Amino acid sequence: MNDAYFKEKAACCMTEDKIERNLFDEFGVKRGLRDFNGKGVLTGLTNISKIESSKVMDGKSVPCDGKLWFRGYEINDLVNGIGDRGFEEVAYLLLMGELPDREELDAFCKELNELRRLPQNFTRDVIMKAPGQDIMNSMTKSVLTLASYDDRVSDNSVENVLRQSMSLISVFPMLAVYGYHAYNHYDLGGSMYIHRPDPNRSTAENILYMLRPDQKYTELEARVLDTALILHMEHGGGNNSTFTTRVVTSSGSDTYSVIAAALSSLKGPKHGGANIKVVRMMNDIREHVGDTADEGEIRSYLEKIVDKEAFDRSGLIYGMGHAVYSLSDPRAQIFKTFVEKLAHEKGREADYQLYSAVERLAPQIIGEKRKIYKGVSANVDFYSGFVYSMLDIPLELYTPMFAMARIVGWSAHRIEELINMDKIIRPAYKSIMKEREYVPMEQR
Ligand SMILES: CC(=O)SCCNC(=O)CCNC(=O)[C@H](O)C(C)(C)COP(=O)(O)OP(=O)(O)OC[C@H]1O[C@@H](n2cnc3c(N)ncnc32)[C@H](O)[C@@H]1OP(=O)(O)O
Ligand SMILES: O=C([O-])CC(=O)C(=O)O
Repeated sequence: MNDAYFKEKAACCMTEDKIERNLFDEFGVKRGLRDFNGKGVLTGLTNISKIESSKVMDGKSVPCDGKLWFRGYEINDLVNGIGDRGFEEVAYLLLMGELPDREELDAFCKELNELRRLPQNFTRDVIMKAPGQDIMNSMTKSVLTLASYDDRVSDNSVENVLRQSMSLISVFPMLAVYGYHAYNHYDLGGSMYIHRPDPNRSTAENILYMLRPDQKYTELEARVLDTALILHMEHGGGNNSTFTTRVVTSSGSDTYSVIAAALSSLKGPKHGGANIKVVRMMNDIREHVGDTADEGEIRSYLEKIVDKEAFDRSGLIYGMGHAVYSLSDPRAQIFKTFVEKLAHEKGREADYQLYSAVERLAPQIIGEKRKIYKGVSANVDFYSGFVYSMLDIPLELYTPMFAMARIVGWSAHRIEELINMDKIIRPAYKSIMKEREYVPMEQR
């Protein structure tokens, strides 16, 4: 590979592809499909969830604490109200639109358990082939390969898409956990163990059961994981991976291709991939800040991160900020309520103090150094990685955990798109290109 070639040609791309910022304003282009104050361009209607981040007072929109509803039910009420199969209960709600009664929940769990199996030798022939640290890529590969085992792959009837969706929801924990075990064995030299899921356990329990060598977990651990999954399940039609789901669905593509595209979107560090980044950033802070109890030292280091002088030099404090929320993300608030308790039980109080300090300081620093219209606060991913680390879940599985939950939201949105929209999503790009006469090779 000739590095110099790519360096030189990248410089060409930088020059040829550069579009002056002022042109976006001149042509009224909403960068990131967002207004100048960060509000998303209205692109659809949905009945699946609702997000509130501002209120109208005296005719003016003012930021407020974030609120989230799934199918009409507030997230706090769901988290507090659900039983020991919370993931299944909320998945049913999101997919079917109503809370299940006991009989409906039992039948739903039975279906999920029956669907929780992979084709023969799939683990050996697909998941263990070319394993790698990026489990999201491994899952995407597996999802696309599963398409070739489905006789009705391209049948986009609601009935068939629901079957395909429930099947993928069921096997996602296996694709992720086995993908990790393959990586742990082949790349990290660890022992290989593939535990089959137990049909009598919930999704959250099965994740821990398949992941741990001794298959053991406590009730509290399963409950915490179940709650974490619910918090990640759904977030409107506009988030990057759900919008991707909508866009690819609108072209008439099949369920496997749509979910592969959604996974590819989710893994980005500005979206679901942020949970891995948060934990890496916290480790980096611990490494570089002499006294992590000294807020002054933490502040200076966070300033360096925002100034692109430290950590991954992206200028981002991961786990902070949100495209919609301003003052608070209700899911981060819920996480925080049990993070403190869990940290105390696991002897991780010092880590908890550091997280709390970053949560307090980061919005001030980002506010000082960036143009913030709506305010910045901790998002769902700020505490999630910390929670997973306390459950001894390996770092490589943090974004896959998000995917195991969000696939429910993607599926609900895919079905809503199929039922209501028969128009391909196709926004416009204003061309600023100049036409040119073709120049024959000898004259260039
Ligand atoms: C599940 C989820 O997807 S939740 C989000 C997970 N992502 C992260 O935690 C990554 C860190 N956060 C971010 O990158 C952003 O806050 C996003 C992508 C989530 C939202 O981005 P936006 O909607 O553009 O945020 P917003 O409009 O509030 O940003 C305003 C300014 O603040 C900056 N800003 C926002 N969040 C941060 C942050 N965490 N660190 C540093 N600067 C930030 C933006 O870069 C922007 O500055 P600019 O105009 O100079 O480019
Ligand atoms: O809504 C967004 O932009 C990001 C997202 O998916 C979430 O917060 O869960």
